[in-house]
Amino acid sequence: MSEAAPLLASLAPLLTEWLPRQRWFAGKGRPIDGLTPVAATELTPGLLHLLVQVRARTHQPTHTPNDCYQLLLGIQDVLPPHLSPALIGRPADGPLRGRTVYEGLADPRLAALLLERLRVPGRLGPLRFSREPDAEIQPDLTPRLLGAEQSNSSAVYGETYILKLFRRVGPGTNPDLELPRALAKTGCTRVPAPAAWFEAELPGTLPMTLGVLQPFLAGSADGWQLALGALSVQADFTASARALGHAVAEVHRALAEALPTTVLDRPQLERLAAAMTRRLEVTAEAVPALRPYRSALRDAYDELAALGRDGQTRRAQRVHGDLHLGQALRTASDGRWSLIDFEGEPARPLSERCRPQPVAQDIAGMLRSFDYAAAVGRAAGTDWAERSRAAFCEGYATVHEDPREDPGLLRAHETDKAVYEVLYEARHRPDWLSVPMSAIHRLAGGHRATGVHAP
Ligand SMILES: Nc1ncnc2c1ncn2[C@@H]1O[C@H](COP(=O)(O)OP(=O)(O)O)[C@@H](O)[C@H]1O
Ligand SMILES: O=P(O)(O)O[C@H]1O[C@H](CO)[C@@H](O[C@H]2O[C@H](CO)[C@@H](O)[C@H](O)[C@H]2O)[C@H](O)[C@H]1O
Repeated sequence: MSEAAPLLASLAPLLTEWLPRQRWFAGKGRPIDGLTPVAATELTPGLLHLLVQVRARTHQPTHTPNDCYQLLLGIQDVLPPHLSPALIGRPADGPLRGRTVYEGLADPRLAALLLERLRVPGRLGPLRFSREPDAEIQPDLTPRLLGAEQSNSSAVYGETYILKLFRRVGPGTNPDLELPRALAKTGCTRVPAPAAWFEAELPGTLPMTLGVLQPFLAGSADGWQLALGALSVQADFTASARALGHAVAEVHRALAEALPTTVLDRPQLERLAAAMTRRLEVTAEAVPALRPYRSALRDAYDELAALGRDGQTRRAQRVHGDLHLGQALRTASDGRWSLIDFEGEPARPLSERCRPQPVAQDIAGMLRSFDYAAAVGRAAGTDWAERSRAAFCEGYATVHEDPREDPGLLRAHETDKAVYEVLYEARHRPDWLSVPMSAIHRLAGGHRATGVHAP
């Protein structure tokens, strides 16, 4: 790291100021205490790939204080005006003194060079570039950076491919590479299959997934946009929700085929309930509005633990892990639903995200999403969400077991998801905190999770 140290020292003041303003930076609201270089690689002259460990000052509950981030920095003497929104700054000293440093992915020329690098398998310093042998990646596709509010950053190439660059990275294969690859091998076509990816191979740790290139579903719209569109004209969404439930169940079936499954018995159900309870406690510490509901919400987790004590077991398998309407894309041409973004909840440690879970975790995520859409689309108080949720479960039940037949499990997962959302909104979109809080209110009142009644 000796050569990276002076480079990072010269960039540190700029990055310390710039990082907390990025949507994908997990440690918002906390001053950065220091940056440590992990690796620096010149991808091409004027494009620097950096892995940096960020030390943040306070102890936020759901992520480690020493997160490692991936940065792609463009370096030029003078930044052309069209790139000025991407400016990070001009180092005052060190090897980059007087040069202009900017967000590299925003520069189509540099983004194009990155695609070129991905087309050819091989190594560059600690970086390894890989490709599915039968994937044909055309050259010279015009890139554009997605402007979406994202946990990571993505560039679309000629409406043909999308490259997702993971921002907060760590040792081990990211499930957003692992699961889509495993699904592709089963022949499941509900998830775009990775065509190429790159990793960092650093001494003494597992390879870190840094980016994945996959087919871009051109002309698709995500479920969140579609649901809000339907709500804006007071249209029913049950046909779409039913088809989505069917698609999710197909993906679950393929995941269970492709990757190990397990059975949760008493200790494991108790451990799952304990983990949910911990998350509730930690979130209540961080978000005072949650505190009055603590004991009522714990009932749902106690009920989950009681299943194990009654001698019951539940199946667990790899799941999506952060399923919501925004992770489902429907193509206009054939109305087919696909699922994306298998990374799991960004705040959870990788080991936890890769652990088999009851499929109820994903189902609860999607059910919560209908509730969100109804709240944001001003349909709270109507039966829009309830009907959509019921239709989703019906569609799911055409392939897999009906999730409504296990109301205790579903309620625990929906409660856990709503608690996660409380922390997510408090941290990222405080104006939206009331959305999960109204679900918390409902769930704490003892209503069943789906709003559709168990048989
Ligand atoms: N294969 C794809 N085809 C079309 N659009 C996609 C595809 N993958 C992702 N997107 C778009 O990019 C956005 C961000 O992708 P996602 O994987 O959810 O990233 P993040 O983890 O940063 O949220 C999605 O909301 C979707 O609009
Ligand atoms: O960025 P990711 O897609 O990984 O997911 C995070 O951000 C989501 C918001 O963009 C957040 O989802 C929550 O808000 C959605 C509406 O914007 C709603 O449909 C979801 O049901 C709700 O959970 C997600 O939780 C978070 O991990």
